[in-house]
Amino acid sequence: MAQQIPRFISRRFRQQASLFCRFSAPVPRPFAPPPKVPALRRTYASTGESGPNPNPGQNPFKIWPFVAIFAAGTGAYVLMVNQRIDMAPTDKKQIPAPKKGTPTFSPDKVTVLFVLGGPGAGKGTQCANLVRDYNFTHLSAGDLLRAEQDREGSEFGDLIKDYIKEGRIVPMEVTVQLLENAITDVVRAAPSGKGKFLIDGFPRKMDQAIKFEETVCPSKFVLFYDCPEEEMQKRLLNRGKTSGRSDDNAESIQKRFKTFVETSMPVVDYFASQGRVVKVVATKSPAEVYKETKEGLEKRLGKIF
Ligand SMILES: Nc1ncnc2c1ncn2[C@@H]1O[C@H](COP(=O)(O)OP(=O)(O)OP(=O)(O)O)[C@@H](O)[C@H]1O
Ligand SMILES: O=c1ccn([C@@H]2O[C@H](COP(=O)(O)O)[C@@H](O)[C@H]2O)c(=O)[nH]1
Repeated sequence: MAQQIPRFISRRFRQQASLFCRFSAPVPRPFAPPPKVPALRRTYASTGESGPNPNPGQNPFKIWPFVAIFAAGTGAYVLMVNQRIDMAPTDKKQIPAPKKGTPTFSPDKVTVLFVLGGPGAGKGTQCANLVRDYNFTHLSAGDLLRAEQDREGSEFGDLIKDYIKEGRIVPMEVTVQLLENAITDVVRAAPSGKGKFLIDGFPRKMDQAIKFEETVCPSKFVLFYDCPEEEMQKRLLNRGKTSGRSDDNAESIQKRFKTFVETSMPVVDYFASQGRVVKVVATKSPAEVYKETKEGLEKRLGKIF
């Protein structure tokens, strides 16, 4: 008899353990069964008594299903609280909270090239050529911000307007979210679920670069158009005659140059230090700049497009 008791307990224990596993697979290790103790010293939860089980037909381990339910409930509650923290606004302006975790898009499915250069260096002009020849989707951060500024009911309209006129960088949460939304729309509409994007005029500040690569998609590299201020100023003043842009005037242009040198060039330097910049001299004619752009891209990527 003394030898039969352990065998009985052991069989019941195995039945309970399999039930426990079925209903509580995600419960972490701390809820694993306790180490084996001699049967006669066990505490029986069903009666609240100590000592030998007065009712051998009853299950000595029936507390485990309750532990499992408690653990599952606690886990669900913690998940719910974390989700609400992610949804909470970061400040009074209700800028969406930056997301955490892995990027939304894998570089296997989404190819991102950042296109940088000073204001008026010719980024938009060259992106149009690349869209025509290589089927990229062109996303200009400046265009997305201007569209958001003009969108009826936008809570960021006035803020964006001020920042653009002053040549300052709009808080990254806004721009990163606009870009992610635009990428999502394109990828969702593509039967392949894939996309190739030229992200023009972004990232212009280190925090944007890091946040975008961490939460949206890592970029392949940066296409950088190098142009002296004198030439860019001439082009922008000329464009200002017809563009209707609030920042294509001498005063805003100076502010944009300052922001570019102080805030955006460090981003180019950061990517260059990682060997992730293709530099193109942007002073020649648009056709010549495009020729150099293609050579730079194909050298870097091979004839993949
Ligand atoms: N290589 C070039 N030579 C002369 N003019 C150019 C050249 N490339 C572009 N332009 C002209 O310069 C102006 C600015 O070009 P573009 O809009 O492409 O620059 P950008 O870098 O996108 O400017 P921004 O950052 O302000 O949006 C436009 O009027 C365009 O036609
Ligand atoms: O990531 C970005 C990109 C742009 N801005 C603001 O928009 C204007 C105009 O940008 P363009 O690329 O010249 O169209 C720029 O001067 C910034 O004020 C931004 O804040 N963040």
